[in-house]
Amino acid sequence: ANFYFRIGSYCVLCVVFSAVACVVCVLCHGGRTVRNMSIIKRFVRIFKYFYGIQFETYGEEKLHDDKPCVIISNHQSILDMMGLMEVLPRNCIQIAKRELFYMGPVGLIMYLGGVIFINRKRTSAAMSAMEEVGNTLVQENLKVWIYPEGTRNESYDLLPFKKGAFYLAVQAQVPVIPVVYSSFSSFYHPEKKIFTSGKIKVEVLDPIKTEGLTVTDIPKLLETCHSVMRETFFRLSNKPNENGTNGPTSQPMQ
Ligand SMILES: CCCCCC/C=C/CCCCCCCCCC(=O)SCCNC(=O)CCNC(=O)[C@H](O)C(C)(C)COP(=O)(O)OP(=O)(O)OC[C@H]1O[C@@H](n2cnc3c(N)ncnc32)[C@H](O)[C@@H]1OP(=O)(O)O
Ligand SMILES: CCCCCCCC/C=C\CCCCCCCC(=O)OC[C@@H](O)COP(=O)(O)O
Repeated sequence: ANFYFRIGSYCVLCVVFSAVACVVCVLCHGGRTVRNMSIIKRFVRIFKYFYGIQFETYGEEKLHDDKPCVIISNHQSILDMMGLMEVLPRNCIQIAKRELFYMGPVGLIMYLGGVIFINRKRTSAAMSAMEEVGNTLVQENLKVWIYPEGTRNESYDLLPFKKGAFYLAVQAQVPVIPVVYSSFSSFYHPEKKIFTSGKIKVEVLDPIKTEGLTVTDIPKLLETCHSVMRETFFRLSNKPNENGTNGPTSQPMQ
């Protein structure tokens, strides 16, 4: 019962906070702009206190370079929104599945924040939407946050990556910055109806340059990102990987 109450309250908070945030965003900025993300961020960062979720971030300063880039991160559940807002840099929009747009105030606030909605079932439409982002990324000095797994994944591993984030980065010739969240499975497990309090480690990895890369380099770029993120995921989640090592590399943020 506690699981359903906590998940239910999370959704209710999303709806209520979205509705309030929509009013604040329209009053402050008048309409759809990435600047609304800083307002949304303030609202969403309150959620962690309701659920006793703590974040331990490493390397967050790597996201503060005021330059365009593609940020990719692993995606475990709707709780990821808290982790996203914990480290979201300025001028950063997200790519989201179109279904979220139809979720009442949640969809509206995402629209107001500049979120790009894609239809995962229509690859060509999704690709052209992302291509459009690639065309404006540099002149609008935008960052874009993409979940390359393309869906929530509660397995104790990373799914294979979709290619769209890498096409976008190579097209815009901007760096890819991987962000890895440790596994939620110690405190959040839908099958076992577990949703208690817990700590999430977040590590921002070094930017991976794409200058000079072309479409033919995308499989290798994808593989490089996938393996470094997978190794980090195992390390942050204390899951012994192939050579059994674990433990964070950089110092926690002060
Ligand atoms: C105030 C309180 C509010 C509280 C609530 C509201 C809060 C709001 C705040 C904001 C919160 C936002 C949170 C957002 C979270 C949303 C999470 C999601 O919705 S995740 C799901 C959506 N995201 C994605 O799917 C992104 C990853 N997917 C991709 O990038 C895919 O590549 C694609 C969707 C572009 C295409 O899909 P698909 O065909 O399945 O994938 P591929 O295998 O990658 O590609 C197939 C072939 O097409 C080629 N390809 C891919 N992209 C391109 C391209 N751009 N140009 C040319 N060709 C491309 C690719 O090479 C493949 O070809 P192949 O021959 O097989 O190699
Ligand atoms: C007054 C009208 C109310 C309308 C109903 C709104 C009810 C839904 C409320 C909140 C839902 C939580 C959405 C929070 C946004 C989190 C974004 C997210 O992380 O979702 C991604 C996830 O989905 C991916 O879906 P798939 O696993 O790919 O599939």
